[in-house]
Order: sequence, then structure tokens, then C-alpha cells
Amino acid sequence: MARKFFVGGNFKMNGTKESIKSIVKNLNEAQLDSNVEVVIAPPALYLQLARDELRKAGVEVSAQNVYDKPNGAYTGEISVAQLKDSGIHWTILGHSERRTLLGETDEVVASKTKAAVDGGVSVIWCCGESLEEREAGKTVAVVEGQLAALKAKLSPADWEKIVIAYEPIWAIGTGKVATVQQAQEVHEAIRKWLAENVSQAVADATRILYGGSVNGKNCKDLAKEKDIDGFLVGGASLKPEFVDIINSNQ
Ligand SMILES: O=C(CO)COP(=O)(O)O
Repeated sequence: MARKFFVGGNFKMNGTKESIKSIVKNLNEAQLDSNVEVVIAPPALYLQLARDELRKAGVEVSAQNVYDKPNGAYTGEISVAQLKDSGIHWTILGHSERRTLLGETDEVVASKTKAAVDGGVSVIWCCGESLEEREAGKTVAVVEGQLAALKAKLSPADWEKIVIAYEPIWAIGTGKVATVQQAQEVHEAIRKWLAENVSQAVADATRILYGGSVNGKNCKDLAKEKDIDGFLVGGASLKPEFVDIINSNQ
């Protein structure tokens, strides 16, 4: 079954009104492969701005995080309903920066993912191992543990709203991209896990993105791999080369 190539731009805590307008203008004017689904994830404060400025079919705006409670006394948080109310239908969840810097556990990430999906917001769910875990030969076990915590909270139909992003922590923002083989190996393991633990249909349909120092130069080789269905891009999504990454599967 053909999986539509997917490219996400995670701006993280970067950008100003001016720079985000300029990135969106660049996308509006670019020639983008129409077979690719694109989402850009600016900081929460600029979600509405990005949405208002976007004129491009096939490009959507995503949050970088959402809370799992519907409303109430949760200072600083944003609910799924508030995203929907602002026309935002995607969120990233479980990014390693939130897991490591903000202490989000597998269970918290799973609970937020469930809340998003239940509220009709699709999720780019991130997983990945640290350098220490990779060197100890634990990569697949770590990722499978993260997947198992997610599965515990989801019903089988929920997986339709999930895109998985495999982001080895040691490759994020370091310029140290996983080799094509390293990435493909983990993507294949994730797909196998889905087949064995959820269903063959979900394994066949779920997009698995690679993230970690993807740029305009290394994207084409990675995109050729059979289990790499797109990218989650940090630094390079703020630059004009993001267009080359979007078009890397042509
Ligand atoms: O964390 C990432 C995307 O979510 C990857 O970041 P970089 O592309 O900057 O390495």
C-alpha cells in the first residue's frame, strides 16, 4: 500500500513574526511535489499567524505540544479543543527535547497522544534513543518500549491519526545524521513491531519519518529507503532548503 510521503518542519523555539511570514511566503511561492503532505510547526504564539499566511494546498500547520486535559487550571498549557478552535489539526508530541528537558514520560506522552486523537487532532509522535542507549545496543528495545506505552493508551482505530517520527537523540541538532542503514534498520523494526502488536494494516499504512540533522543534501538518499516515509526537520526547516527536503522523494 502506498504511503503518502510526509515532511514536517519543527521550528522549535525559533522565529519572529517577520521570519515566520518569510518562511511561509517562501512555501507559498515554491514548487512543491503535490504527492507530499507537509506540515509546519511554529511556536504556539505564531500558529495563527502561520495559518493566516499560508496559501498553499497540501501544507498545514501543526502545534509542537498540547495538554491532555480539556480545560481548567493548567497555567501555560493549551488544550486540544483550543487547537481545533484555531483551525490546527496537527500536533507534534513526545519530542525528545520535551522528554529530556521537561520530564515528559512515555505515559504522559501517550496520554497526550490519546487526548489529541480523541479530539480529532492528528499526532506526529516522536521516539528515539540516546547515544548511550545506542552504544549499549538498546536502540530497538528503547523504541519498542516507547511504542508499547503508546499502544497501552490507544485503540486500534486511533493509529490512523498517528505519524511516527524516529529521531535518534544523538542526531538531533548535531549535524550527525544517522546513516541510511541505521535509519532504515530502526524504521523496519518499528514497522515489524506495529505488524506484530497492532495489525498488519496499521503497519502498512503508518508513515514513519526520520528526524535528526536532515538537510537538503542528505535527504534524497534517506528518502529512497523503503521504510522511510518522510522527515521531521528541525534547523533546515527554517531555511530555503526545506523545499528541497519536501521534494526529495521525486
Ligand atoms: O528534532 C528534530 C525535528 O523534530 C530534528 O532537528 P534537526 O533537524 O535540527 O537535527
